[in-house]
Amino acid sequence: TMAIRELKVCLLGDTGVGKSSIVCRFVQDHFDHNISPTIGASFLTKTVPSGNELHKFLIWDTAGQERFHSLAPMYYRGSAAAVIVYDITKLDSFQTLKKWVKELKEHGPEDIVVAIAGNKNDLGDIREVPMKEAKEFAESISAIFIETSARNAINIEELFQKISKSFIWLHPPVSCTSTAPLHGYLSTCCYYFQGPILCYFLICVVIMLML
Ligand SMILES: Nc1nc2c(ncn2[C@@H]2O[C@H](COP(=O)(O)OP(=O)(O)OP(=O)(O)O)[C@@H](O)[C@H]2O)c(=O)[nH]1
Repeated sequence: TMAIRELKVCLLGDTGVGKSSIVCRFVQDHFDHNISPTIGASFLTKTVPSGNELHKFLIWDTAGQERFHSLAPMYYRGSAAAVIVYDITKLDSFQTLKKWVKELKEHGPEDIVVAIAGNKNDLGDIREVPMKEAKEFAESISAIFIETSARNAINIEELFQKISKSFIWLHPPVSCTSTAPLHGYLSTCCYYFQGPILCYFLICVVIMLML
């Protein structure tokens, strides 16, 4: 039996950028051209294997319309990760994304994993946001960056895999911290190598390096 860990994730971003479509593609592998704008927020879950554990994503898809803005803190508070989505064909939506980054920095959880998703990358011919600019912005705030297409199922699973990996990095599994008398990055390394012998070998190497 694999250990299950729950990851609360919220999606933020301008109306119409494709937040609900990304969640729908991820959870149901389905795309709807006539999807309606979200009212308030919606909640979906999906469990996926990650390393030797299972991650159950508890996904809060928020409404992008301005009249719902004041509800957002209810969803990003207590989230392990926030996916901030913009539409690569709408420069305005990239400005909105920057406002979300600022709001999260000021009012969001301190160790929240931030992922920036440039959606609708199937519409490259009418692109308004250069990939390089968005990528550099993401790097400047140490965020995950990926361009997606909910419509063509491009990079949707990868987006959530990247979040899983960052989450493991920040919160190493308990199983590993209990076999090794070390915490943090080293136990995460042990987790990736998945063997107590390698664990102790790594610890020996670290101790030798410190001497
Ligand atoms: N071409 C293309 N269209 C997309 C893509 N993702 C979503 N759309 C379309 O964009 C429109 C808005 O999608 P939604 O998923 O409702 O956007 P949202 O961000 O959830 O909007 P709110 O609920 O108002 O916040 C719909 O017509 C979708 O079909 C994509 O990857 N490519």
